[in-house]
Amino acid sequence: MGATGLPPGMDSNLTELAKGGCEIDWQPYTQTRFYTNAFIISDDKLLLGFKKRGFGANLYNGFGGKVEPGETPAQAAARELKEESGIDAPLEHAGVLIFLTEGTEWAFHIDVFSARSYTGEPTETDEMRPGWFSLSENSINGNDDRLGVSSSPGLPSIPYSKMWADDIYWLPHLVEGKKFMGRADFAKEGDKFIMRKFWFGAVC
Ligand SMILES: Nc1nc2c([nH]c(=O)n2[C@H]2C[C@H](O)[C@@H](COP(=O)(O)OP(=O)(O)OP(=O)(O)O)O2)c(=O)[nH]1
Repeated sequence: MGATGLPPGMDSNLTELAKGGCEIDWQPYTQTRFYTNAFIISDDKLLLGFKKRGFGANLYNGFGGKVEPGETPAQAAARELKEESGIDAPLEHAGVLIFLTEGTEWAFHIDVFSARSYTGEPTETDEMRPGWFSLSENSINGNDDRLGVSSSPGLPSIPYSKMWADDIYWLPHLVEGKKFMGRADFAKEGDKFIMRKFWFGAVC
């Protein structure tokens, strides 16, 4: 990979995983706001929440929100996971997503976390409806050597068409236990967000 197309501020040691929208410039921004997002993996299942209201409504996502003053991102991630899904988990840092929307002067800096175990029972809240998705058909290389080994054959596969458009580029990497960093710039058309430019890299 050359450094061409690398978003400003990204570590040049990253190994490119995916990029798009190369003909478009990165949106400038002057401020950063800190958010979290947490994904729970249990055996060959991934826990996602269907966002019932607010920003990203009607999309499936991990559990997260704003980092409050005085909190570390890890503390915020644990709090948001508990508030939105009812569970606790030994979260580990998995990656960083810089996310911009057209017309907004600031960037979301999202610290993404994952855990391979949890305690409690995922429970629907005002904001999120949790549900399990099968990872068995979702191998990062498109290998189907994991097909047929699902302990949860009745579960749907990851609903990428109902998730933020960038997730398909980094979530398989997270599932494999690898770290990532990247950026996605979105435009707004009506009430829809359209991804215009993105770059994701693996942290070596
Ligand atoms: N998977 C994924 N998540 C994203 C993207 N962009 C983006 O903001 N998010 C996440 C980060 C946060 O977890 C969530 C936005 O936070 P939120 O809307 O739930 O937070 P909020 O302002 O309601 O704050 P809070 O009340 O929950 O603290 O969406 C994206 O492109 N992919």
